[in-house]
Amino acid sequence: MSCTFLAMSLQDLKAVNSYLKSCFLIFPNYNLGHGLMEMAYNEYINEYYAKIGQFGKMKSPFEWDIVTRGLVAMTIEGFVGFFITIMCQYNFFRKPQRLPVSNKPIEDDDIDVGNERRRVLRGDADTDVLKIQNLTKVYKSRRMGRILAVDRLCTGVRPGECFGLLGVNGAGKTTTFKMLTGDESTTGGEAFVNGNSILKDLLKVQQSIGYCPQFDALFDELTAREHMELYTRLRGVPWKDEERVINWALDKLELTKYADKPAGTYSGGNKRKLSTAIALIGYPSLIFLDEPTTGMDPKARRFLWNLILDIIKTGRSVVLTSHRFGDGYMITVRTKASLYVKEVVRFFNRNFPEAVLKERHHTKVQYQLKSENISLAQVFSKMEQVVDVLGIEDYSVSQTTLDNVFVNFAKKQSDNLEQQETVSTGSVQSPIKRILSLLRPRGTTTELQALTVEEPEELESDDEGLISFEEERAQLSFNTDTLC
Ligand SMILES: Nc1ncnc2c1ncn2[C@@H]1O[C@H](COP(=O)(O)OP(=O)(O)OP(=O)(O)O)[C@@H](O)[C@H]1O
Repeated sequence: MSCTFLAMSLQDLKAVNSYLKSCFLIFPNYNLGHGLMEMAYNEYINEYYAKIGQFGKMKSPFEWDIVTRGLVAMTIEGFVGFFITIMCQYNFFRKPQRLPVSNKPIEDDDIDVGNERRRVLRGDADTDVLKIQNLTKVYKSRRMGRILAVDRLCTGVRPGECFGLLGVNGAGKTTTFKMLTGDESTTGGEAFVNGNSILKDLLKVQQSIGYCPQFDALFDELTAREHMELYTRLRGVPWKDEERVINWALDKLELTKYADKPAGTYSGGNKRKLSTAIALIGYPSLIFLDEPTTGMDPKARRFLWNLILDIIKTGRSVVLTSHRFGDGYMITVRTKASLYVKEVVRFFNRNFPEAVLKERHHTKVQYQLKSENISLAQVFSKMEQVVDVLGIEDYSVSQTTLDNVFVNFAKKQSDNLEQQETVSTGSVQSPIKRILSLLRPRGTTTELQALTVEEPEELESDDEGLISFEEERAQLSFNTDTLC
């Protein structure tokens, strides 16, 4: 705009000015700025002509050269931009590459994962709310080449089930969600939501799902109520029900107090709550929650788990990823010398008989303890009494997280892999193969059991220098009580 303004004032550059003005018409912000400037200038000149009585020379602001040209250009650009967006949405310019996927069993699958794969491929998961069959995603990147983000994922989620998707960073959890919601194309495989294919009936799929993405997709300037209004309309909630639905969602997520404040001013936890509320709009039968508890305080987390319980009680299903999960503590103790470790183990066996030994290095032991048995204050009180007596260098108490569960599981798996590698030469393993899933309600089990373990009575001193983990078969299971 400055170029055209400067060029306008110089006689020799008039042609350049006119040429630039035509070229810059493709920029909507130029049209807006230039149009406003021309209008103001025209108004000023009109005032002058009015004062000297030359009314015939006055120009309307809507003359072609003043604002109409810019308005027409912006209208055309709006339509063109809209069509380009639609074409991109439907992959008109670049058809996503599809690859055939083998139905053969994957050799190094975990037992549960292998069983689930067979169940899905047999067709036993056909009535599930969500059926994922060999879903595969390969990203192509100029710098990194081909990245296998999701490798032949097979699983089913039944009605009224809360399914946990667990994996290390980069395992492909978010990519899986993105493929299921239609954000990303699939490279291979297929998935069905309520029997509708994500490849053929994406619109129907999108109508049945709610999605809380990993990073809040919120508008800082809009309030929670305005967000709700936007999404109730996008989801086709009838006008007469709109207010009731909005108030229900705000109330359900305890956001009523902040309903009329801009989302940009919310804490991280309240932003996650708002994103979750948006995912609930329209009563979807399947809800994806990608790290819903990030940034939430313990009370809000507990509240969210209760909410998930309410959701699955209504027969709807939830698929979630979360790093925070357990309802216990991890107590890590580091001793001044390895000879004290035995004493620490004795102390735990005597004072915390229900504690589960998770790890033992030569000067470090880690125990998992359920929080319902003991309060945090009692843990600290008991530990403080023996810090000096047991030669404890330092200790920490933290909440059990899904990470702890995963790390234990991954360690167990890597041990198994190492054993297998001695038999067969190493084949490349995709990260998704390490996804731990299958968090299902089972019988009357009431706790999240990362690994079931026979607690050793006493550890021999010749264990020093070794890392010891639980020896029982690794299993992840919970029922709905775990969540609250
Ligand atoms: N747009 C992209 N282009 C190229 N590679 C990608 C793209 N998105 C993800 N990836 C790669 O795909 C793999 C899986 O990523 P994804 O984000 O799905 O993992 P994740 O399990 O959700 O991890 P996190 O918990 O850190 O989000 C990673 O190796 C990542 O680098």
